[in-house]
Amino acid sequence: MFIEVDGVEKVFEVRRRTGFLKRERRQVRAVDSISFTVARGEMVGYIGPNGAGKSTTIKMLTGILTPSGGRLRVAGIDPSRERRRLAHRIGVVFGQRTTLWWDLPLIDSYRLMHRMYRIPDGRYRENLDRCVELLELGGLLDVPVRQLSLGQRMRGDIAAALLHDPEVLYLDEPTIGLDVISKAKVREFLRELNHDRGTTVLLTTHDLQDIEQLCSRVMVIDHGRMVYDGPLAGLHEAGGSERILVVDLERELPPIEVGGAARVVRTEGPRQWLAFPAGEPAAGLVSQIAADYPLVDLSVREPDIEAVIARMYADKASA
Ligand SMILES: Nc1ncnc2c1ncn2[C@@H]1O[C@H](COP(=O)(O)OP(=O)(O)OP(=O)(O)O)[C@@H](O)[C@H]1O
Repeated sequence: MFIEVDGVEKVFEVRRRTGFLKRERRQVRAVDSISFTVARGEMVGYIGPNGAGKSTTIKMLTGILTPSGGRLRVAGIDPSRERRRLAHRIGVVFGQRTTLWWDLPLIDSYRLMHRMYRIPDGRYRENLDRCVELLELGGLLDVPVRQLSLGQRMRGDIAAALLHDPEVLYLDEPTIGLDVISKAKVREFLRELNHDRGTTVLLTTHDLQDIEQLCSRVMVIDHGRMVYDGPLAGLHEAGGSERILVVDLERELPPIEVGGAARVVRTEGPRQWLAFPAGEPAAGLVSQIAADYPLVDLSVREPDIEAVIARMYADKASA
């Protein structure tokens, strides 16, 4: 297996002031004995509520943090012991932070990385050309990073993470704050990267659409523990979660009746909200409504991750 995580833990010691001169030591178990493996070429989503332990896991996988217990290997390498050797084989993108030099034109950051990673000239050229083309960076190479829009900067960061041909790419919220078109571009690029180059991808996100469009498998972490590992549809089923189809009709009408599990949960003038099982595709429902009602517009709202996980627990508790 390409990534092997076996009973890995991370405990942080936190000191808290409890009074004048008095301090209390407390342990935070950020990651609590998690185990999983990822095969070469897999694209796996890694999700969970805020503070669940996702970033801590990624930091251990890159060698930035040393586990408090358990065993961890990436491409046969122990990340915290051989961080530098591993750095040549992995790429990391943190959506909320850039690895690019803020005041320099984009191309200068790439040149610096070329030297830092000692990337052979031919390979650097080839990878750069490919990223510039697919991520549409052509007109941006001479622009200082601070002048780029968030979506442009993100594409610039993804290219930077790929110049040295990493076998695995860790992405932490790569679509956060992006508009619909930028999100689509980033997703399309990642899909191609995984398909064409067989790059293994571990994707952390709060956007379930990222997972739906990219990952056949999703792992859910909560309070440092792995609570689900399987297909996204299975997660929806386990939580009985629903998506919402928002339908705009030509005029105000009585609640839409479509049979099956879909039902109207709210109406407001010509707009109606229909809940349907999140594990099912929306296509059948959409075509049925389009055939029977004067449809003007529609959109689908995904359940948020917190809600899906909360339902999972509710189901377990009542089972
Ligand atoms: N350096 C640290 N020192 C002490 N506690 C920490 C440290 N880093 C993380 N934690 C704690 O560990 C827990 C897990 O944090 P982590 O950042 O891994 O969560 P996350 O799932 O990435 O959350 P988010 O989605 O908000 O980024 C949290 O309770 C956090 O406060």
